[in-house]
Amino acid sequence: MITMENVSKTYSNGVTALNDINIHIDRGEFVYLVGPSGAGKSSFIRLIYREAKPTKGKIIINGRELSKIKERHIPYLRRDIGVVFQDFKLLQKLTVYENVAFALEVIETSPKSIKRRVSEVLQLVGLEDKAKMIPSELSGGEQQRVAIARAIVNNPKVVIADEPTGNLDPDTSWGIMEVLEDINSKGTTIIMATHSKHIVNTIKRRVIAIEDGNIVRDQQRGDYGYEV
Ligand SMILES: Nc1ncnc2c1ncn2[C@@H]1O[C@H](COP(=O)(O)OP(=O)(O)OP(=O)(O)O)[C@@H](O)[C@H]1O
Repeated sequence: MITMENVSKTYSNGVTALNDINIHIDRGEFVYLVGPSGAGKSSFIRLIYREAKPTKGKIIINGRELSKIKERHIPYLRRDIGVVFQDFKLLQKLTVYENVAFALEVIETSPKSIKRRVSEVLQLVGLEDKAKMIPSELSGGEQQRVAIARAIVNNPKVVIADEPTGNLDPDTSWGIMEVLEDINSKGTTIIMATHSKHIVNTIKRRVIAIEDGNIVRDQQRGDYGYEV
């Protein structure tokens, strides 16, 4: 489902964030990306949803090579990929319901199916009773659950999460992990960059460790592997 072949990324300032990466991630996998700060995890994620382009190599997602997708078709690619960020990135003036519905409105879904689908995902993340609130009225964990609802509302095949629990306390982080595991159990591939040793060592999944732009470990049911 996601393949990188000899992928390198050097930014315009000359920093090489990724160096000759070769990796394959199958449909339905749950993968942690771990590694020190500045190792290249966010760059890896940005390449997958084409926020950044590789300097060298091929990235193939669902059988399509990203460099061959025309600029105007990028929104179609992004419909297959839900993204969750550490700082939520919600629209502050819109309600919970509107933040989630927005992702469907831009792809011209009918009002009736928007209503049904938004209620469904808000229920999945446990926020059906907060639909009318705005982000500033919610806790950090609740805001992150809205961001997850927004990321999955289109039924994407992949959810990529860049430190989704980075701003949350441990209890709230477990709630977010339950939601991600639930989505994964329904078949969605999850790729999650994290610095949480506790999460990686407790919910054992495939671990890809990146250091200095290189994959230094790729292990099923792996450990976090770093002291924190
Ligand atoms: N837009 C950019 N322009 C130039 N250099 C960048 C850019 N984004 C990242 N870098 C550099 O690329 C390297 C990898 O950064 P990246 O954000 O991918 O690391 P990371 O593993 O996600 O780190 P963290 O855990 O701190 O989020 C770093 O040296 C960083 O300074």
